[in-house]
Amino acid sequence: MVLCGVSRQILGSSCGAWARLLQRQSRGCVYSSIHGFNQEEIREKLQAFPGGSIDLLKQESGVAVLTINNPSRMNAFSGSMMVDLEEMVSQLENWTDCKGLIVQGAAGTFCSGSDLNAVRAISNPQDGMKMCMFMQNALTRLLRLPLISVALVEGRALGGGAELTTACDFRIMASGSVIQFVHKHMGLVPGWGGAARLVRIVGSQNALKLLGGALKVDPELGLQIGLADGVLEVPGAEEGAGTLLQQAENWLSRYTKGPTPVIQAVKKVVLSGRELPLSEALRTEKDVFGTVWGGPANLRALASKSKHK
Ligand SMILES: CCCC(=O)SCCNC(=O)CCNC(=O)[C@H](O)C(C)(C)COP(=O)(O)OP(=O)(O)OC[C@H]1O[C@@H](n2cnc3c(N)ncnc32)[C@H](O)[C@@H]1OP(=O)(O)O
Repeated sequence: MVLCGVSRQILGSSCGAWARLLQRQSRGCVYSSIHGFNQEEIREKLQAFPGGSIDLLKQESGVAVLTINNPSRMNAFSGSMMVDLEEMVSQLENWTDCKGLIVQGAAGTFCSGSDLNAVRAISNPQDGMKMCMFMQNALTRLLRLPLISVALVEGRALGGGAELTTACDFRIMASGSVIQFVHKHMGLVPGWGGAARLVRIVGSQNALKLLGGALKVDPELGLQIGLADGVLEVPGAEEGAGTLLQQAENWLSRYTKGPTPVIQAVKKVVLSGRELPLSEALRTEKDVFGTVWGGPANLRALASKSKHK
């Protein structure tokens, strides 16, 4: 049986509730062998469409940067990049000190979706389903990482690129950027889990408008409907405002500042609240609470008699 990355992590996890949450959901993946999903077979097929890379930088601060890197194709996802993505998610699952993640595109644009050359080559329904299951698994695991993630959208996030933004906890849009679910224009609907996640982010009415109209979401509309959580000004070459990535790190730091176990616990209780029925979410919250109650950060705060004015 193929075990995905999260299952390896939860075997060593000290948090029973968290482990049960992921086990209940097929070990953090949506599809496993019981759904006819054969990870190795699909990886091999995807590797036949090479190009670009997904690069992961783990920083001492506990915040990692994941870069979608295929600039000559506006950062479109080749098959090998899909495999890379799954590997980088495994690395993050095994990084115990992680608190935050920024997902960005290389060279001033986010991602133009799946590589249309690969799409043409695997346009038969069987291969399409396999690619879809592979990407749903990888992006579901990305969203369930016990860290706080943000998609830094500069330039365009189209098709699968728009779907990728919804696999992060937050989205911040640079001035002039666009998120567009162009699937309808391609005779498609989202298949990487983007529709299901979009409904949870902006509600079904807005999701219907964005998908049905293939609407271009600029930062203003993004903020209005709750797809964007912040807007950053692209700094001019002569300005000292810092790079967009530095600005994104500053933006994220208000959520990732603090002890790692506490930040991870915050994500776990929010995720269980989002994904589980209420009574199970409450039991999970109790168990996660037990991991921080009387812990070093809690004892330090009590000893310092902190006030919250
Ligand atoms: C379930 C997943 C569903 C999906 O993701 S389906 C894919 C959805 N995405 C698309 O249809 C994007 C198609 N591309 C475009 O609309 C435009 O290229 C785009 C991104 C607006 C950029 O326009 P421009 O700035 O005018 O630049 P351009 O068109 O000259 O592009 C530069 C080079 O990048 C290539 N490119 C862009 N998006 C690509 C893609 N998705 N797959 C493969 N190659 C892609 C484009 O062909 C061009 O290459 P070249 O310079 O002609 O060799």
